Amino acid sequence: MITIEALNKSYGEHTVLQNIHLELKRGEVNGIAGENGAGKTTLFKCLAGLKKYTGTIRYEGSGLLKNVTGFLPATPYFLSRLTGKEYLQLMAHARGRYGTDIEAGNVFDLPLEEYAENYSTGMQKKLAITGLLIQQNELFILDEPFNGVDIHSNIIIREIIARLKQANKIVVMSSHIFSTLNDSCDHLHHLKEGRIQKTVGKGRFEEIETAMKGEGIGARLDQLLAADPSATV
Ligand SMILES: Nc1ncnc2c1ncn2[C@@H]1O[C@H](COP(=O)(O)OP(=O)(O)OP(=O)(O)O)[C@@H](O)[C@H]1O
Repeated sequence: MITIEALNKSYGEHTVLQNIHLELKRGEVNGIAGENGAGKTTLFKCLAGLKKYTGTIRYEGSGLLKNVTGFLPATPYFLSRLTGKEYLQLMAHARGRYGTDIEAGNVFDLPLEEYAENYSTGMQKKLAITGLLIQQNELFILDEPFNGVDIHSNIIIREIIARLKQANKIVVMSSHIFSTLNDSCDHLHHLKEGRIQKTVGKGRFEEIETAMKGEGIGARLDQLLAADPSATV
């Protein structure tokens, strides 16, 4: 289990995360829902050890959390002139897994001899996910895993998340698409202005969806789109 207690994060004067408490258990998928700028990515970066923060992140497992953490950024980045195969080898070697069968791990059938920087957006996401699987991490942080992937890959990623859960891994993910959160998550946390506003279990996710819809721009949009008969083009 991972326990996050009283986590705070600021960029200068700007407080981005305030007093975050979360329990991430093995075999469970936790979803974080929130508007643009709510702090989801910042929370993930703190959890992945990529950002400094105040508060505590405790991991009840062997070794350091950072050595068993796989972080899928919303937009994966690849060094230039690195083939897909070399990237996966690099990821495996980073965990000391030198004998990894890269071809066998190529679950998305990616063109591994091509440069990763030339892959399409969806292919880059698939390559990054493959890298995390090859590493055999314990914690999977998936920031917008479905963004930019086609329908077939969407199904595969959903299956991967389900399999990670079965394999007793700890999974935390974000998505702006409620149906994917519904399919994949056991718990959903509503992050708003850097605070967890509400946490609900499976079957009650629509409570958060409704709350987020209520924050929409409906009235202002109505005003903006209201026809002005005196206006001329
Ligand atoms: N490196 C940084 N320096 C300063 N401010 C930052 C930095 N990174 C993020 N922020 C600010 O922190 C806040 C939260 O950003 P974050 O990227 O965590 O939001 P998010 O919920 O992931 O948004 P989105 O859904 O758009 O990806 C925003 O106001 C953003 O401008």
